[in-house]
Amino acid sequence: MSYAVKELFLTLQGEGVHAGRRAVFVRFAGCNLWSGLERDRARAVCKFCDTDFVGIDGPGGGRFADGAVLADAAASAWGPDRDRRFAVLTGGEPMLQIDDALVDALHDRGFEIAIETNGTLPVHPGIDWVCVSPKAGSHVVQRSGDELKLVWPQAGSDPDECERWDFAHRLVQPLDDPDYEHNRAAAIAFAMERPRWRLSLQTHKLLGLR
Ligand SMILES: C[S@@+](CC[C@H](N)C(=O)[O-])C[C@H]1O[C@@H](n2cnc3c(N)ncnc32)[C@H](O)[C@@H]1O
Ligand SMILES: Nc1nc2[nH]cc(C(=O)O)c2c(=O)[nH]1
Ligand code: SF4
Ligand SMILES: [Mg+2]
Repeated sequence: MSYAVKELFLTLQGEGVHAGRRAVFVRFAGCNLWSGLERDRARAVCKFCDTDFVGIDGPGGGRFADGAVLADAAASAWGPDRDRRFAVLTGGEPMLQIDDALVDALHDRGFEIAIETNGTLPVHPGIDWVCVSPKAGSHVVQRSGDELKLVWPQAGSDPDECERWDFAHRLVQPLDDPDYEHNRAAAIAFAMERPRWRLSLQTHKLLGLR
């Protein structure tokens, strides 16, 4: 299979348990919860997305013919040292495109593979670190993994239900929108009230990283 990739870049993971870790980000084009077009945002299932995942025209993006070609691009972005190679597959919704060929090719090149997913599709079993970020109004089928990252506040989402799912870590991340200061206070209050959860900040935005 070929892959449509919006952008591919080396940075620090900004969010969640691995925040601060060197990582190659592969941002797949397309999502099943929003077209990515502003004219569709208000009627999308997921209305708050902060990301452009439309097309294959971003830095490092393109159409990659097979898993080996895409994994080679990730290895090239990382550099020759194979120690602690870490790839974060995101999007858009990466599980629309991830398959055995890509997972195997990344592992062959020494990558530990993480995913950022909305959880509406089962995650490929070869992925090493599973981060699910549930969206109100969607049906989450991937109810286990390494981290659950709830964007907050989010009307219609149920933190009590999320707590029954099988995740090693639960994080609450302030919704980045024009009410950010209010949302940040709400996320702090959430973490203060629920000791099973901790705060995740989008540190790449604070630091001016991609
Ligand atoms: C752009 S999404 C791509 C991966 C996948 N589609 C998902 O939603 O998890 C990457 C991460 O950014 C989070 N995110 C998207 N928009 C956000 C916003 N406005 N504020 C805070 N986090 C946001 C998502 O919840 C997810 O954890
Ligand atoms: N640095 C950085 N960290 C991130 N963590 C999750 C991201 C995403 O958009 O999936 C992201 C991103 O876009 N940049
Ligand atoms: S599910 Fe993820 S990529 Fe899709 S619109 Fe929502 S935040 Fe953006
Ligand atoms: Mg992002």
